[in-house]
Order: sequence, then structure tokens, then C-alpha cells
Amino acid sequence: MPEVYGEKNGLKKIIIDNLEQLYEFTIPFGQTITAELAQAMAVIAAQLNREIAVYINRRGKVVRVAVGNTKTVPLPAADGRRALNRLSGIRCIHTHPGGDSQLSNVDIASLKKMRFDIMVALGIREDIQEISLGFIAGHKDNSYTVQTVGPLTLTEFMQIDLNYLTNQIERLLEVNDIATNVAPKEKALLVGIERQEEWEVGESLRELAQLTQTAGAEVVGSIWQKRSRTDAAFYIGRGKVQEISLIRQELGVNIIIFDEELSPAQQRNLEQALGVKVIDRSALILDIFAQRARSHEGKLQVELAQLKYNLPRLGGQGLVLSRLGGGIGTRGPGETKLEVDRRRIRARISDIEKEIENLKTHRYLHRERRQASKIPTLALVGYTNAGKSSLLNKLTDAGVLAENKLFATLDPTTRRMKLPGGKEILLTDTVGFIQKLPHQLIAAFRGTLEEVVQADLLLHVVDASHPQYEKQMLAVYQVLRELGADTKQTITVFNKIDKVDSEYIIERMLRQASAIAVSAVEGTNINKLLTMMEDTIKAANIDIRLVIPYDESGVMAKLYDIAAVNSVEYSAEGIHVFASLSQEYVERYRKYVIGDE
Ligand SMILES: Nc1nc2c(ncn2[C@@H]2O[C@H](COP(=O)(O)OP(=O)(O)OP(=O)(O)O)[C@@H](O)[C@H]2O)c(=O)[nH]1
Ligand SMILES: [Mg+2]
Repeated sequence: MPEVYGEKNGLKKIIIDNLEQLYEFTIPFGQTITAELAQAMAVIAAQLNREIAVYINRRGKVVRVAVGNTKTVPLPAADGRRALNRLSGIRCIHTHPGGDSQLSNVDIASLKKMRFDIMVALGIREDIQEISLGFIAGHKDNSYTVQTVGPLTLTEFMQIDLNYLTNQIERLLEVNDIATNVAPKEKALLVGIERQEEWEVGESLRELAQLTQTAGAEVVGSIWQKRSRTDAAFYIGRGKVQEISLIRQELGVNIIIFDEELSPAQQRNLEQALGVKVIDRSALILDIFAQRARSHEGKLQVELAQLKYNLPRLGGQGLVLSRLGGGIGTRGPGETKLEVDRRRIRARISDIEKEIENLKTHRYLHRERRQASKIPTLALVGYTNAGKSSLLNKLTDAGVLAENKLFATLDPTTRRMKLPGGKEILLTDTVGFIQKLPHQLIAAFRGTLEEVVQADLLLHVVDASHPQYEKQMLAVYQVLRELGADTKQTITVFNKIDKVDSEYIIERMLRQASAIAVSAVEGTNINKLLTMMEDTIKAANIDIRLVIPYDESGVMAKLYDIAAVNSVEYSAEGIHVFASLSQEYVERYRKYVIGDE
């Protein structure tokens, strides 16, 4: 009988016997652990209230059992000599008393030192509470980097295919320096569903292809299925899953992108059935944002949206293993890979939320000051690539990046400008919208988009040359509704008319109220637009507070005539009025005004 290692002094004979019996277990190929072994370890650990560790080789044989912490155990040489870019071929499974499974620094240090296949901790309080694991995920500056996963349930943990995982890791280690290695372009297959809705599947997939290219992958094909309802388990039908599986092998596809948001279960099932990374439109858009975010706040907002998107999708092997190689869906803003450990994700989410809240307070104060100066603010909104930044540049020489790319602008830029009559305004360029924008993203960007919500007037820029411009407009209205800005006064600016041949189409566009057709690039009708902005602002009402002295009651009567009076309060200094009135009248009654709302 092989012996039990570690600090055995004072252990009861029965416990030593039980520990020795752990040598009897064998684990089937590819499996991390059996439920029986996990239970047997839990029972002993609960009695002992100390760490116990079991070391298992790739043939599933228990090669060492030890009591005490994982550092103190001498290990047998692993099967044969193994090169440095190989793992040891041994996995370490050990218990943590107290129920918390989070890997300690000592655990991680011995994982690196011993090059374990995986390092697993079972959090034990009476029974198994949770499981965490770590594995080597590359090397950088002569040291291994480690990825941790968890907390998982026993069932989730047992779903992990250890053979697949170790193969992936060893492939990664063969590449000399992962950090500087430029990954080859990912090959993407796009999948959509055709149904009776606003967006025809072909158009939607064309846009998805554009997004995929923007994210840096190559589109090798797209395929769709006609269905009125999506399948709860696989989104598409099982037959289609089979078909995709064949296409995937044929074309060497390494990422499959679905055109609509998949549920966490659908995504998991598809990855298991197809054996390849599966993402959806939301994850793709988040990835583009992660690559493009520049400002500190923008980066935080994107990371927050990504973490919130990923959180319910962790568990079992799906997301973790298929993301090991990097690429779309793994990139955070900045240099780092996205976290896959639930506990660390939660901690990071709460840190980011706090920081964003702080930044928001800052911005709020900033805006307060701006409002106190009573300069009307206008926001450019519209579908991505409509020409918002180009228009801002044309109107203000802002020098903002305008590109024929989706989501060229992420951070809002505000410029001060003078209208022809001399009035000053502030004009803000904002992030573009798109159909099926991930709601996590809208939530995270709510702070930035507050510029839109607070604006006195919106300029809705539409790419008039786009065949789907009407559907794009509807998508914009929908996001505005989500932001609570759909009732704002709006000028619709049909842009790029230099690319529209049909007079009839332009005429039809202009039938809409407060609309104008321009070309930001050629400068057509820009002066007309300026005049229109001026007139609209003049007519636009603003909410203000006034104090009317009691001996000027005539003013009060006049106010009831020309403004919407929202509330009236009588105080010692006079009558406090909260009313909404036009710019022109604001000027006329300026001496009574005490501040904006
Ligand atoms: N022909 C033509 N092209 C235009 C016009 N306005 C903008 N563009 C082009 O349209 C593309 C997108 O312009 P942007 O100003 O970056 O669009 P945006 O709305 O800011 O886009 P995002 O920031 O990505 O949401 C660029 O290639 C511009 O040169 C126009 O009036 N006519
Ligand atoms: Mg832009």
C-alpha cells in the first residue's frame, strides 16, 4: 500500500486508513475527477479540518495522497522527462477547510512551480461548497501566467474536458511569446434566422459581416434558416447544427457568430455540439467597442458591459476553454484579457461601478456650470456611419476622426460654435447606434449618453444613401426611447445626398417635419441647416426658474400667456415660478431668472 505523505503525526489510524484508500480510485480518461473521489475527499477533510491533496496522472491513477498544505508534498517525477513547454502531466486536487475555494497565492505559486495540468481547490464545510481551479495560460517575461476559473459547482467542474484543456494549454505554450505573437485572422461563419420582421436576414447578415471585419476577423461564409421561433436549446434547428458542423470542418472555421443574442444555455449547447467558439452579435459589438475605446471612462464603460455580459455565461467548460486561444470575445479594453473567474468578475464590476459613479459626479458638476451659462446644447445622434462626426467637423472644424468604419466614435466630443445670428451653442458628437445594440452597452454608456438626454435639441443624422435608411432610423428611435430621449425636439438631417440620384427620394424624405437634406462632405445646404438650428432653438422652450417681485404682478399674468407654468410658490422675496418658455422670452425676462432645472 503506497504511503500517505505530509504531517501525519497525531492522526487517528482510521483517518490514515481512509486516506490510504484514496489510492484505490481511478479517473476515466479526459475527466477531471469522479463524484466518488470528490465525496471521499470531502468526508475525510470535514473530519480532519485540514488540507488534504490528491495528485493524479494523465492515466487517471492517484500517484500521491498528502495531508497538510500543497507546498510541502514531494512529488514523484512525472511520466518520463517533459520539456518546459509541456505540463507535468499531473493534476493536483486539494481541499480548503472553511468552504472557500478561491486559490491562494501559495496554490498559484505551486501550480507554476510544478507545472500542474490544473490546480483544483474544493471548498469544504461539511460538504463540498464550491470548486475553483487554475491553469497555466501562457508565459510572459520568463514567468507563467495563470488563469483561474470559479467558483463552480461539482457538476460544472465535472463537465470540463481535461484532455481538451491540456492540449490547448500545451499548444499555447509551444508558441514562444504569446503576448507578442500576432494571432492569425480568425475565420468566421455567420448564422442568422429569417423571419417576418423589420430587418431582412440578408441585410442583417451583411451588416454583421461588416461588424465582423471591423473586429478583425475574416468572413468565410454565412448561412441562415427560416424559422418563426428560435429553438430553446440551440437557437436554430438540430439539422442545421449538423450542417454547420460539416461546413465548419470544411472551411476551417474557428468562430461562429450568430446574428442575434443567444441565451447562455444556447451558447453553451452550441459550443459543445460544434466544438468551436460561438458568439453572438452582442459579444461582437462589445469586442469592437473594447478595441476602440480610448478615454479612461470609455474603457471602463466597455469593460463593465463585457463583464456583465459574460457573467451569466460562465460555468462548465464552454466559455472558458473556447476562449483560451484569445480572439473576439476575450479582449478587454486595454492590454488585458477578460477575466473568467466569477468572483473576480464580481469584484471588478463593483470597482468599475464605483469609479464610473465618481466620474459621473464630476461630469455632473461640469454640466451644472455649463447650464448656468445658459448656452443651448445640441447633440448629434444617428446610426453608426451616418456622418455625425463629419457633420461636426464641417460645422465646427473640430477635427474629429471620421471614418468609413462602424463605431468610429466612442467618446463624446463637445464643441462650442456660433450660429449665423451670433448666438453661441454647444454641439456634441456621440457614439453611433445600431440595430440590436446590446442592452448592457446602453446601460454602461448611459452616463456618456446623458449628453443626449440633457440636450436642448437633437440633430438626427441619417445616411440618405443607405438602402436601409428607414430601418436605421427606426433603430435610432428605439435606442432614444430606451434612453428616455424620444420626445426631444429633433431636426432630421438627411446626409450624403451627394450620393443620392433620385430627386423623388429626397423629396419624400423632406416630407417629414423639421427635416433637411445636406452633404457634410460637399458642404451642400450647411448654411440652411445652420439657419434651421437657429430658428428651432429660438422656438424651443427651456425650463427655468424665475422670481417675480410682488409689485410686478403684470409680469405674472403675461407669463401665464406665453409660457407653460409648471409651479408657483409664494415666498418672502417674491413669487417663485418654474416655467418652460422660449429662448426669446428667456432673454426678455432674463432679469427675473434664477437658474435652470
Ligand atoms: N459621400 C459622402 N460621404 C460622407 C458624407 N458624410 C460622411 N461621409 C462618409 O461616411 C463615413 C462615415 O462618416 P463619420 O462621420 O465617421 O460617421 P459617424 O456617424 O460619425 O460614424 P460613427 O462614429 O462610426 O458612428 C466616412 O467615410 C465619411 O467620409 C457625405 O455627406 N457624403
Ligand atoms: Mg463618428
